[in-house]
Amino acid sequence: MAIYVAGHRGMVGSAIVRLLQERGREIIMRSHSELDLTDQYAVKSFMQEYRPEAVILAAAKVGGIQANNSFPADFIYENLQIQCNVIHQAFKAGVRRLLFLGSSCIYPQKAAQPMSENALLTGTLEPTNEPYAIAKIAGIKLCESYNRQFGTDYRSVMPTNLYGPNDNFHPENSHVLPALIRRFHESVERQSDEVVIWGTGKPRREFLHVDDMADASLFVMGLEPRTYQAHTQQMLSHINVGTGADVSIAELAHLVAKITGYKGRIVYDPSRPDGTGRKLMDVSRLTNMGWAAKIDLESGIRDTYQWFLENRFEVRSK
Ligand SMILES: NC(=O)C1=CN([C@@H]2O[C@H](COP(=O)(O)OP(=O)(O)OC[C@H]3O[C@@H](n4cnc5c(N)ncnc54)[C@H](OP(=O)(O)O)[C@@H]3O)[C@@H](O)[C@H]2O)C=CC1
Ligand SMILES: C[C@H]1O[C@H](OP(=O)(O)OP(=O)(O)OC[C@H]2O[C@@H](n3cnc4c(=O)[nH]c(N)nc43)[C@H](O)[C@@H]2O)[C@@H](O)[C@@H](O)C1=O
Repeated sequence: MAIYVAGHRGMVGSAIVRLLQERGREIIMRSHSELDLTDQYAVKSFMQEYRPEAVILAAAKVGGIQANNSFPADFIYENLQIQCNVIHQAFKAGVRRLLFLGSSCIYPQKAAQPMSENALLTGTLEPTNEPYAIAKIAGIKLCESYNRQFGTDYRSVMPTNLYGPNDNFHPENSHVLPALIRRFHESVERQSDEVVIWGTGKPRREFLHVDDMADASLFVMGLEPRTYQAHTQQMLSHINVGTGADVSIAELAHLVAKITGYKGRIVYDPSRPDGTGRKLMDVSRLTNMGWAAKIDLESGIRDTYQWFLENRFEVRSK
């Protein structure tokens, strides 16, 4: 069974590829420069030529709060385009199984915590990432609609905030964890005695290591030994993936300071946006199916920091 992993050079795609390779699966991969997924005709001819058995859609325009806020048109346009092309052309090529990666930002800004799958479309979205969230909601609905109309098995996972090897370490456009790892590390190197954290430090986030995310993806898709096979109509929608625990950004900053050996002051810049106050996933649906995260936050950050040190001069930063 040949599986096409879209976005195999990204943080999540590369983790999924590592796991599939360990399991001896045949994988089809195309880099962004080889296949631009916003190009409908290129995606069509690729799908028609290779007709994969299954597709994992881990390619997307991705970034942190600042990137989302600065480039809203790119985030909505590119993500809608990639999703429409990959999902529709996969269907046209006879692909029966597909996994779409959404995000916890699909839930309303003021959703009850922890956020269950049923909170979708019950309120207004967080403004800093609304365009990206709308694209992700459209992706879920595309999968659901093809399932309803054509009987496909297109599933969607909603990951919480992710981190790990192959993350983007850009100082402005990345997510908080790679940004802090880099900022604290460089402060230690420069012997600086002050690190600035965006916002108030009060927002709370849930962080999942990308190796756990890859494992959950194959579990939900039914591509791993503890295979999930119960194909009810309800499960052919979206499912949350997370750890079920969160920390404040201030607590996270102190943890990264400890791991990188930084001993100076930590200050906050409230002129930068906080974004959503809290985003904690209700992961009971996935837990009841038999999956749970294995990597705790401190070990996960230590592992990522080690990877950063070993790959410092080649890390992605855009
Ligand atoms: N990181 C996180 O915290 C979270 C991520 N997710 C979701 O998980 C998925 C994977 O994210 P992540 O691995 O972090 O993101 P990355 O940015 O690390 O990887 C995305 C990949 O998609 C590729 N890509 C982007 N645009 C195109 C295009 N037009 N054609 C072909 N390839 C393209 C990128 O290639 P290139 O770099 O060459 O452009 C890159 O390899 C996404 O759907 C994201 O929304 C969900 C929740 C949290
Ligand atoms: C995954 C998720 O990612 C984004 O949403 P977000 O959860 O707000 O992600 P973030 O990692 O950028 O920020 C988390 C918190 O951390 C604070 N923060 C402090 N200092 C830095 C800092 O240096 N960089 C960043 N990026 N944030 C910082 C920041 O102010 C915020 O309060 C969306 O793109 C959304 O679409 C999405 O899906």
